[in-house]
Amino acid sequence: MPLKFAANLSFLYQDLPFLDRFSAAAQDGFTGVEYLSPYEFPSSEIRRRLDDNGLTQVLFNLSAGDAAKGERGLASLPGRESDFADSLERALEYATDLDCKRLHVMAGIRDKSIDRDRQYAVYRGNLEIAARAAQDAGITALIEPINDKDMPGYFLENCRMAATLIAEINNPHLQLQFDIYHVQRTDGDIINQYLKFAPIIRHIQIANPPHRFEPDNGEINYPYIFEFLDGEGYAGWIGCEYKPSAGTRETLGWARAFLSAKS
Ligand SMILES: O=C(O)C(=O)[C@H](O)CO
Ligand SMILES: [Mg+2]
Repeated sequence: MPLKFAANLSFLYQDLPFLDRFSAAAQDGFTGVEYLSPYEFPSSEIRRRLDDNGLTQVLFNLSAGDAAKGERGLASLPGRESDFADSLERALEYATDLDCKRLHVMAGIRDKSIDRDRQYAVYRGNLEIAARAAQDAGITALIEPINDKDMPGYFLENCRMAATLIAEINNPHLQLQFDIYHVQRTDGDIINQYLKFAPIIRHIQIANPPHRFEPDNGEINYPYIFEFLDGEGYAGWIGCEYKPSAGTRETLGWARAFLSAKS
């Protein structure tokens, strides 16, 4: 099965207004899109852009909280359980309207004023709720470890910790989002990490360190990784969550073998 790539519209096509990024992605041959947040727009408006351009809505995030105050997700924050529940409910409404099958649940930052075990218990409790709600909606909630150089103190530190939580919660509607950029910056050893966690990986994202640029601009040998994922029969989506080093279209040389551009 050919690898499927989704354009991350929070990272790509940033020279365009958000709602115009859908047609740009379709024009370049993407058949799926993902982004961090749909909530600034009515779901009907986004739905129209998806339909007009024949795009699948692959993934988006629950609200990360107040980014200006440094919040990077609510799921592990003690005392914020009702905010988390509200963000989950809102995300599920958008997921239904957009026919989106995956939601990324962001953990939040370690709160050093409390015991780590207590924060872990809050996180686990909220993930149990998210998994059950995802199950009822027929979708999958995902958790993604984020490297602590880009996001210092992010509570979900690595794939080992994610796998432990997923095993403890033991609901198939909670799985792993494997962002190769973060894996490289956290543990490296990408291929072995993939093999170890493949049974729980339901979404992949890509970017190339050190600058988080496009796949053919950095330290990771992505042609090798793509061939490997293809050989492994990876059938999920691969989200292009990179910062283009130039205009988005100019940085899609690596994708010519995978995307059928319309012009
Ligand atoms: O930063 C990432 O890699 C993500 O996937 C999050 O959704 C946003 O921080
Ligand atoms: Mg990511």
